[in-house]
Amino acid sequence: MAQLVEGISRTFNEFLLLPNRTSLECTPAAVDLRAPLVRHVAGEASAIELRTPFTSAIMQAVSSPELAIALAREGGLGFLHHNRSVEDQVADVRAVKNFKAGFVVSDTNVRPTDTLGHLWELMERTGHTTAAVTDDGTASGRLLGLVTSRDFHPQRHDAAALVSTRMVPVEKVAHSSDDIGLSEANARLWEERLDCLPTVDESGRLRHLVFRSDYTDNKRFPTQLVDDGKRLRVGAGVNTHDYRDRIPALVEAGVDVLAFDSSDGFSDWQAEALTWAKKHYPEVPVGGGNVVDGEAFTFLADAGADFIKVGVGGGSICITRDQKGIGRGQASAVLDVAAARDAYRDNTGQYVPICSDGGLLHDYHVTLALAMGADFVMMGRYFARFDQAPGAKVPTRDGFVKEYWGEGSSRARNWQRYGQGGRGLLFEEGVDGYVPYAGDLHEGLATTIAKIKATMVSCGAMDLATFKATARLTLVSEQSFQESHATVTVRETAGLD
Ligand SMILES: NC(=O)C1=CN([C@@H]2O[C@H](COP(=O)(O)OP(=O)(O)OC[C@H]3O[C@@H](n4cnc5c(N)ncnc54)[C@H](O)[C@@H]3O)[C@@H](O)[C@H]2O)C=CC1
Ligand SMILES: O=c1[nH]c(=O)c2[nH+]cn([C@@H]3O[C@H](COP(=O)(O)O)[C@@H](O)[C@H]3O)c2[nH]1
Ligand SMILES: [K+]
Repeated sequence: MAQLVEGISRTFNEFLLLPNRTSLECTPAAVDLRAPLVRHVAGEASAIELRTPFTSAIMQAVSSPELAIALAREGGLGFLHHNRSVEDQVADVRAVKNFKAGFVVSDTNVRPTDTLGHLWELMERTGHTTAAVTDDGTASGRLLGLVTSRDFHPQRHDAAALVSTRMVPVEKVAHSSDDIGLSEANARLWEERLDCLPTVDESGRLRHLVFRSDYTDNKRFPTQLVDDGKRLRVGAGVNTHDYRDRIPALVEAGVDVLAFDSSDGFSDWQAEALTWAKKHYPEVPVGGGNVVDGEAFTFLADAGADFIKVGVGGGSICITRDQKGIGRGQASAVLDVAAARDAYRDNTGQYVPICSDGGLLHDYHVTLALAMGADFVMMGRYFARFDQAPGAKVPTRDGFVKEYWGEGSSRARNWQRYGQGGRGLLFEEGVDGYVPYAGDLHEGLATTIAKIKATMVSCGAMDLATFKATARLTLVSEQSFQESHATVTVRETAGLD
């Protein structure tokens, strides 16, 4: 007979935190949001520690290299999606690993034989007034010179004249080898009164441009998540179909962490794939999931998973529960899996971090997930709203929205799911829609972090391990849930101004 699991399937909206005693030292500035990312000996540090407990969803509408760079600069980690060719995913891993703060890959490039008219058009398109002149007109061609808006003007110079007539040749352009550090490059920019310092490799091919205007950039990001070579860290999603081809290429490109991405990780496919990955690449951490209960957690931990994602059907674009009738309220899932993680730690001495994935609709949901035992969170909708996410920004009557669609929607054309038994996709498990545009990731995340820290202060915790260990949660009734919201007519909607 079917077994009835004890307890009700509950979600974050049903809980609140009780304040604990706050000591005088416990202030937002003293709160540390460091979180373990991968399996480690209990009581020791994780080989990779997030500086802030956020990861971006393994989704086309979320995790572009631009978003992964912005998130790693905030101390979190982006997971580049895998619903495309190995080559395309590898190129995105390289784009993040090659990112050097203050070192820009030139987007305005011409050949000496191009016309000034073409150069002017290009500058108008990119909005940049410094162009690199290279032998092949690309950002990695041999550097032959620089040409800026100071060197020509469309009303003074013939549009048909060649770039070579106005460019400053490389012999007269101050430049450097690419192993120069940012502070050294900045020193040269100021001492030699330069606006731009190009860097080149041993054979004279262009690598980067360093601009004086980016001088303060690095100081804005004190909690960047970097590897031993000071390169930003990046994760990549993989699947249980083509991992034998995909993983070697991603590792070769320098990926820091992998995660098997599936709506249902409690499968022999995933155990087999984890075993293969740990056998061939023991040094590369690999996560598994998704699961919603302790039994599935232990199954994947035993198979070698270095972290485990929790969440089936709770995502904002999810319709898995409607379509397949599987899933579990995200709060119940996190609480159950966190208990299994702690039991696993007590039995084996190994700490396997867990990630709450999907369904975090408010900033306080993130805080609740962390209090309930998640080591870190993964978010799709949240990040899809920012400038750095790949979805198009669309104007509406009430402001801007950004496109956001599920990996199980028709739009995602997820080839993993085309084995449902017929031709094409027989049913969808995700929707295609819009989320309110939220501007720049750095500013949005700063607000979320401020709220999490304020709650931790109220709960008397200065780090996440203490927060988990001491948090007191209460269930809210429907009536008390209503009490949580403002019960006056708020000024903007009163119609008095
Ligand atoms: N977290 C969630 O609640 C949900 C997430 N999604 C997302 O949708 C995307 C697709 O997820 P899934 O459909 O679960 O993909 P999946 O690849 O894990 O599973 C698709 C189907 O392929 C089978 N399968 C797996 N490996 C196989 C192999 N090597 N050979 C033959 N068959 C194999 C599975 O049993 C399943 O029937 C992912 O990005 C996932 O994150 C979709 C629905 C819900
Ligand atoms: O049922 C689903 N159908 C889909 O098409 C789909 N695409 C992504 N995901 C999962 O949702 C997570 C992101 O959720 P949020 O937008 O709520 O942060 C992601 O991290 C995934 O776990 C899906 N779930
Ligand atoms: K299963």
